Amino acid sequence: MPSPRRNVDARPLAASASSSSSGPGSPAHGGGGGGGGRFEFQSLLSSRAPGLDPTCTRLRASESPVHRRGSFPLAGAGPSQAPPAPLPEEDRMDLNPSFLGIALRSLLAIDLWLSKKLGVCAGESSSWGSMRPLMKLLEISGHGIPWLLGTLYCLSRSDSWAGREVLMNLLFALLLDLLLVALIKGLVRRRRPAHNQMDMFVTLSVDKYSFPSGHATRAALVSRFILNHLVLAIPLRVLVVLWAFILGLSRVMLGRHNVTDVAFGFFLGYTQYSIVDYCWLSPHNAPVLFLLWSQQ
Ligand SMILES: CC(C)=CCC/C(C)=C/CC/C(C)=C/COP(=O)(O)O
Repeated sequence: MPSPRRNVDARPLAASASSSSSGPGSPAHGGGGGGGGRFEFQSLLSSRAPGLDPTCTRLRASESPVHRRGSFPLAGAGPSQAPPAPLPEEDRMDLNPSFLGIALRSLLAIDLWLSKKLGVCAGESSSWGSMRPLMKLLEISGHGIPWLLGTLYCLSRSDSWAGREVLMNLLFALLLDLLLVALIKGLVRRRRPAHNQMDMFVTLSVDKYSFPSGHATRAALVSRFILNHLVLAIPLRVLVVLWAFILGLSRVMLGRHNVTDVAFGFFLGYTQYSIVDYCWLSPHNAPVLFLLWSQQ
């Protein structure tokens, strides 16, 4: 509890400041006038300490006769000068960033540098600008709309229960992916790289953000899904993996994403498949869904 004398009546304190230069409000402690910056810092700190009123601290300095005379014995405060108050814990943490903080900042700097270097198709005038139409074709191959419409179309044409089951789960996977990516983009709100041209085919409002890459999540999810549920010859399996990898790379080359957006996107898509596999929908655990579909 602050004492009334400390907070209300400044004069006795001013008087004591003139007789001793070691009080927290005295110019010797932080200086007024020219040393005002340090004094303000000190008063900000004391405002965090319970029981100390920053208004009172300022009052004491301006009331001090030493202050009025314009004499600021900063260095020559003498042996009686009290050592500066220790910083509060949270300030000490700000001044000494953790190892993790430094590592993250370094990773971010490398990410930005590498992404800018790899963004060779970011514009028509970029060094690989002529490849841009091909990259945009790849972009459409991993877009949500063709995948959703394609799955719905195949579902409507499917005449086997096994086929329907797989397609129903692919639809569930695609919707889950859209939801999770939108959620994370909305939470993280990382801006797309500055060199990106926002000329993408149909986007949602969260697609102004770049973390994680929705194309990378879809590429990883869909390719893992296909490899696990379609019987394909080895060359085709290789092609599926290559498509996912090149699609991810093309996001950085087009300037749409930073490398970490795509790397996390791959990780998320891969994990999403595990979720879908775990919650696999079948006529046994979701009979209503399958019955409803078969009646259409
Ligand atoms: C059912 C529903 C909400 C469909 C929306 C489909 C749609 C417009 C998806 C957006 C796909 C897109 C442009 C993602 C952005 O990918 P990035 O790799 O640039 O993050």
